[in-house]
Amino acid sequence: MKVCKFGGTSVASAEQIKKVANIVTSDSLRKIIVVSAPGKRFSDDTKVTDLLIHLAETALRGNDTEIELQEVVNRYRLIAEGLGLNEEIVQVIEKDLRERLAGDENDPILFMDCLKASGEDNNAKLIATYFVHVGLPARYVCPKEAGLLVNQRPERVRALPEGDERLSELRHEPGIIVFPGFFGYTEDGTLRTFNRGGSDITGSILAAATGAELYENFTDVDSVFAANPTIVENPIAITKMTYREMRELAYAGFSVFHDEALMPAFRRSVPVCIKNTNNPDAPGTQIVKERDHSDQPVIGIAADSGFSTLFVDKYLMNQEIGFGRRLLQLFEEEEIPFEHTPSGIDNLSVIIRSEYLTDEKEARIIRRVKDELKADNVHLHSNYSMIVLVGEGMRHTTGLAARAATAIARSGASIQMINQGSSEVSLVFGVLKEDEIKILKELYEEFFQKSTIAL
Ligand SMILES: Nc1ncnc2c1ncn2[C@@H]1O[C@H](COP(=O)(O)OP(=O)(O)O)[C@@H](O)[C@H]1O
Ligand SMILES: N[C@@H](CC(=O)OP(=O)(O)O)C(=O)O
Repeated sequence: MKVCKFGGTSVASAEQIKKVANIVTSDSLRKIIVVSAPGKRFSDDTKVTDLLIHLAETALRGNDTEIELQEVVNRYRLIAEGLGLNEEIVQVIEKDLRERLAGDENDPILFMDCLKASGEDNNAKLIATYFVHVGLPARYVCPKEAGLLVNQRPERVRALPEGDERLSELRHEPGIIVFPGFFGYTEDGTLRTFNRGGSDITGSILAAATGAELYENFTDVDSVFAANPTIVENPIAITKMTYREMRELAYAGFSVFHDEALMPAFRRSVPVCIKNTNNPDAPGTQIVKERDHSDQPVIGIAADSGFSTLFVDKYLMNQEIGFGRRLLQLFEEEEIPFEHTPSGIDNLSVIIRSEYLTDEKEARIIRRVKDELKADNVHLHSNYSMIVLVGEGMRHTTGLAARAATAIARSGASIQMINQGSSEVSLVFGVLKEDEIKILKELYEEFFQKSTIAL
């Protein structure tokens, strides 16, 4: 039995959903079908999830929502018409959206979650209706009915293993199950969504809980490439990689697969395959436990922007017991997670994602580090990017960091931070945002275009 997830681009239009039905029909093992909300049909199109966020924000501001509501309904209407379905399903969707809009606004986060989740929920209902229309024995299954359990607020949303036993029963259900991605329910029945891109996580949870033989993740590219194809021209395809490699690359900027989606599949040893809905016969990328990395120590290079660094300098910091804990506690109190903490004898930097900072928090952190930790020097810099080289064989290959540093020097940029050692499979360079693309291109050339002679 296989679990298949179809991403936003795969279910963005009637034409795409017809391809999905063909893919499902062509392999009787494809039993659990996880779907996203309709995504982009062309590059400057708007995803339904973004339309829903706008709709929820309009409602929360107390403004009239009719125009925003109709924009969402019309996206589904267009799809339903293209699939030859009657107006009934569109009416079901419109009624559902109106009910959600009439819901409790007291907790704006939960109100927003409820509207965001409707993107996948209504698309799953629509796709199940279409499958039945073309003769497939399919039914929509609600994550609440199936038992996809998530934790309570205020913590970050994650699936609870307590839900696995009930979810495993999906395996024995007759026919095809169409399951909405992106959200689950707490024990007391409250809906919560995963982070953006989180339908990948739903697919992985179901694949793990049901003991699927394969988790197929269908998207709009033939495979995962060694670098982002929108930045590097014609990057090479990765045919096989390990869970750890994909996790590191996804975290560092390979948006093709969600970094939190690796763990459930990894824990139950379910192999993952990334495939193209527009070219399903292409072999795709396999994600497995181990690969032979003897001739290819670096498998991919990812880059992501939006980082800030707090630099703290204090004479004899290395001898001050508890300094690091107290510094990180400040971040905990401000509810800011940290990404890296490179250090020297008398200094420590804390690298965080800038999205967690506000002007107010920034000023408060700097003041508290000066006043409470008696630091000699404190400053915060924004506009950093992290470029990450990933590969299982990197640890055991000499001269790799030197090659990377030389390539970065060749690009004319300077390195702000290096982090190697903590992770066995990655080497992280902190650079200025303005240098990100040229460095990525230079590193790609060094590790993938100079052929493998130098490896
Ligand atoms: N290294 C990479 N390999 C493949 N695709 C990548 C990579 N880095 C970024 N991407 C982007 O990820 C996109 C697919 O992810 P996404 O848009 O989330 O798809 P979906 O709609 O299927 O969820 C690709 O179109 C590609 O532009
Ligand atoms: N629709 C949600 C969840 C998701 O996984 O979407 P996609 O498959 O289009 O990345 C989002 O846009 O975040």
